Amino acid sequence: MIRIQKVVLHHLSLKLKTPFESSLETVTDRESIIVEAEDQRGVVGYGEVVAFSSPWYTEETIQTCYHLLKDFLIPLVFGNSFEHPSEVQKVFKRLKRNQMAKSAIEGAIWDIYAKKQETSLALQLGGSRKEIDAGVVVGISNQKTMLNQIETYLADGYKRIKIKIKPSQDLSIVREIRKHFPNLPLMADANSSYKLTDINRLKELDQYNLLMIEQPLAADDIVDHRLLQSQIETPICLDESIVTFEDAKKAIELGSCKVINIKPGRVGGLTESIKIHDYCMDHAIPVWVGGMLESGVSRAHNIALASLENFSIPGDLSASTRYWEEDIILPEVEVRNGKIKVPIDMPGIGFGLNEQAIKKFTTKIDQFNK
Ligand SMILES: O=C(O)CCC(=O)c1ccccc1C(=O)O
Ligand SMILES: [Mg+2]
Repeated sequence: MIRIQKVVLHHLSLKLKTPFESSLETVTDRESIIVEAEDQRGVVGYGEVVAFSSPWYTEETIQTCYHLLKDFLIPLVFGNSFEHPSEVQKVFKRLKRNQMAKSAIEGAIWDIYAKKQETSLALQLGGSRKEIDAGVVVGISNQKTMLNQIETYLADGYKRIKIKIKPSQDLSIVREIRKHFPNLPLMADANSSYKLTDINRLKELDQYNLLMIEQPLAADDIVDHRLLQSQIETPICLDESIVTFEDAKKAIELGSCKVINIKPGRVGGLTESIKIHDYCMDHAIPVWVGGMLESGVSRAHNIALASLENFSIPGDLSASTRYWEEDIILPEVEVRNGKIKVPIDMPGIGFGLNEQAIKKFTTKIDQFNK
């Protein structure tokens, strides 16, 4: 039984090595909240709030997550006990949405649970892979920079490259990349920057053999995506549109996508992620783990999740050094021959916290006791 007695929120401000540009926003400073939860036996687990400082990707922000954690979720966790982490989302259910806030504390409880079972989080989630394929994302910038980055990442061994696109920079960059790397496993993420009226542009992308196009249309749409999917060969992958298991079910039933990107933060936690994973597997929809420019804590959860069977496409899972001069976990995430080792012989998330690094990046600490 898990009875949470104490929660510490570590507010961090991390600096990305270089600004990351998508069709919606350029991220330079990455705020984050690390949730440290402790149970009645003193077992400690970690989770991470992956919301951004402003609501450009989904409606949540670091501040809305802080509010939810402080005023609703932490009190609910203190008021309940858990045989298994899958019960956490039931306790949270009467609070609408706020998936990233919920996911952060649920993730910490999953970590505690796995540690108490003296097994890895990957194993507890039902994962079977010992290593996973690494993928990396190239943000929007000029063509030369993007091409250089791709070359560097391929030399580093990455198996799959995702680029960010927008209507004013799509065909030209894809054409250029294909000229240099005709067989590269390549995909493009539009972060909902197109409209159905852009359908001819999107149809033109069809000729470049992309693995998929991610979230071309509106963040809250699954109907227009259905029409678009019926008109293009390239598989559509939904990201922003899938915030719950029900969303995934509806999108698949409608035929709005052929692939889904699962981010625990976006869907309210690991329990919901597994549910979506399992449903997609039954319906022959491959899934991959998406990234949030996160620190190593959320990355550790993502690696564990990616060890499940139907995560058959390399995710946005790159090395710590992709975004950080210094990550906040030990050891840092490493990519060797395009693979990341799943720490299956370690209890819980399988990475320790780098206390010194955390201290350096901390802007505020809150402690809550039951
Ligand atoms: O490398 C990463 O962490 C993922 C980069 C990425 O594509 C992304 C980063 C921030 C917010 C949304 C997205 C996305 O997948 O749409
Ligand atoms: Mg995306």
